[in-house]
Amino acid sequence: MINSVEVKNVSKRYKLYKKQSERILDLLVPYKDYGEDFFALQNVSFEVEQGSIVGLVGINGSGKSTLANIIAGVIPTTNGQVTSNGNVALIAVNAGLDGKLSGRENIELKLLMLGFSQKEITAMENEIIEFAELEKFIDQPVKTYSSGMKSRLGFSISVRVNPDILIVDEALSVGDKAFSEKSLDKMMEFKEKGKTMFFVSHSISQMRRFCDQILWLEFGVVKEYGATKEVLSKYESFLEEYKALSKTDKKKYRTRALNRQSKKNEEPAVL
Ligand SMILES: Nc1ncnc2c1ncn2[C@@H]1O[C@H](COP(=O)(O)OP(=O)(O)OP(=O)(O)O)[C@@H](O)[C@H]1O
Repeated sequence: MINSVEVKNVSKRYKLYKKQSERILDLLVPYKDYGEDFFALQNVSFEVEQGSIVGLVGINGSGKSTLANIIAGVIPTTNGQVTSNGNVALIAVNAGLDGKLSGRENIELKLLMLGFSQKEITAMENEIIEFAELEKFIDQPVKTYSSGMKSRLGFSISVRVNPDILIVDEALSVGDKAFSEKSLDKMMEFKEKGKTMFFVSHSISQMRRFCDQILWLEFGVVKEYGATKEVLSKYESFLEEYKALSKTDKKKYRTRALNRQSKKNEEPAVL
């Protein structure tokens, strides 16, 4: 079986600054490191076979969206590499949409950027608008859309473009039930066509219904990767235990994990 995506030792570091002066010093003083290094992902490695559907799970802040954005090539890695066999489309609220432009202009721009001809764009446009159920709002600026409307537009453009690898990041959870059913049907169609998909959602039932494998991230590291049934049952047990913790114990748990993700640098000199 061919691998569709290979993620090798991927880490993503963000810089956290307490004050604006730290940020400026970090830019101006090349030989000194200011601020705090925060690793949203640490040494993440896994492989996905063509046609697999991988669900990304993990509690808030565990790095699911960061990983989705890295696989889609929207943000760079700090270390490690991602190899994708085919073109990748990311569907997330706001992903790749320009708020100043109307829904229609966004469709046209995106298709133009992907190299479609004007004739092809005209043919695809109506189908996209119909699937997105945006009707009379299609000529309004996207910044006036609700998050559900934006995700419907993003989803409709991406599925019509027919990518080899599709990443859906929570986009379905903000839409209404009817649209999310329609989108799941569309994703099933993609699954039958043998496309590779990543699915980021807090809905365990959608994951169970849809995914072949689950990648469980825990504060930036891979906790488990394997068949949906096994990993989800472990994840559900973890969630139950986690939810049962007192507020103080939850905070302790998160603080311990966040400390593992951070590397504090020297305090900036007082100017
Ligand atoms: N641009 C950024 N600068 C600094 N930290 C960031 C940045 N983007 C994300 N992070 C941090 O990286 C960690 C992972 O964030 P991410 O959004 O990937 O998590 P998630 O699992 O998708 O969370 P959620 O389930 O809440 O959407 C979080 O602690 C977040 O605060």
